[in-house]
Amino acid sequence: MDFVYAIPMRNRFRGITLREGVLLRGAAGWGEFCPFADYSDAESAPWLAAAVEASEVGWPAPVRDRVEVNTTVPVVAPERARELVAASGCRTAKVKVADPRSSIVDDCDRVAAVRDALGPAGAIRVDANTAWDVDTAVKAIRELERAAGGLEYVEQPCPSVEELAAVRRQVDVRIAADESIRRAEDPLKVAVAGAADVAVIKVSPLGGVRRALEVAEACGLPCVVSSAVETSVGLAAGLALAGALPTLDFACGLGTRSLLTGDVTSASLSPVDGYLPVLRTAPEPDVAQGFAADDATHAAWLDRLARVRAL
Ligand SMILES: O=C(O)CCC(=O)c1ccccc1C(=O)O
Ligand SMILES: [Mg+2]
Repeated sequence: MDFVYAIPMRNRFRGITLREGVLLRGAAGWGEFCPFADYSDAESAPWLAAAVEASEVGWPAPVRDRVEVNTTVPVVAPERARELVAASGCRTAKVKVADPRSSIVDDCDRVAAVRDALGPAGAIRVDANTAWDVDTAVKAIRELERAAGGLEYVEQPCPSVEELAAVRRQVDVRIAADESIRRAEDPLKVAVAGAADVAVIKVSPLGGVRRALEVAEACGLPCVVSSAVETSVGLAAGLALAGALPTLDFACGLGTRSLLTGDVTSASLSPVDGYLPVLRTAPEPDVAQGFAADDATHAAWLDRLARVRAL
């Protein structure tokens, strides 16, 4: 049984205003297949492997029963950023920066507002999603660090591993690798250890919880598990990964439920006091009907699913 959903985003995120995907039901429970619209069938194959693992096989046993998470702040005005962070209950915030619609001055104003909401004990990380060249990154990171009153890390300031290494030599703040790992030719072989201090790992693009655990071990860095803005069905898989990692030193990017205007489960994975529970299986999609995609979207997703299954 497959269910195709379409859920509006609360704010535009990664250029997306509507999140879509398919929920798959199998012998082990529910899985979620939701590669972004611009992903090819080949790049969507690991996303299907992750959904099949969740629905047919299940996840490895966890070593912890809850996970601290960051709240994720999209490119919004400072006042809105302050509200989002204050409402989240999280001690750590990840702020999107370097968006084409946002100048460095806007980014500094946004992180300053986030600091105001978090207080001095909170942690702020920023994500540039590969936007800068090395010199721009070094300059921007210094300005953002000052505006934020300290940064925990900067996620993927530049596109390549070599550029990450060059930036890392010139700034004091930690560098985290995200796209360098999840969009690598072979995520098991990418040598990020000298170029980054933290690895961001995601269940769906890495092909499931077990595959992501292998990538975590191979990269030899402390890991942060992040979502791909899934419903609570997909978030549960991220929590299974965060729950199974041998060590977890940083808050994870799994507090993304609030980026969506709704969910497919009434047991929604929204952080409470900055934590999410590690579940053995995904919550039941008991309110999915409210977000049923229209017929054309439904057909397009079942087509995509069939094409990726046939690879
Ligand atoms: O890490 C988080 O806080 C949320 C997840 C997130 O930012 C994200 C979500 C979808 C696609 C890309 C990214 C990203 O980290 O770049
Ligand atoms: Mg990122």
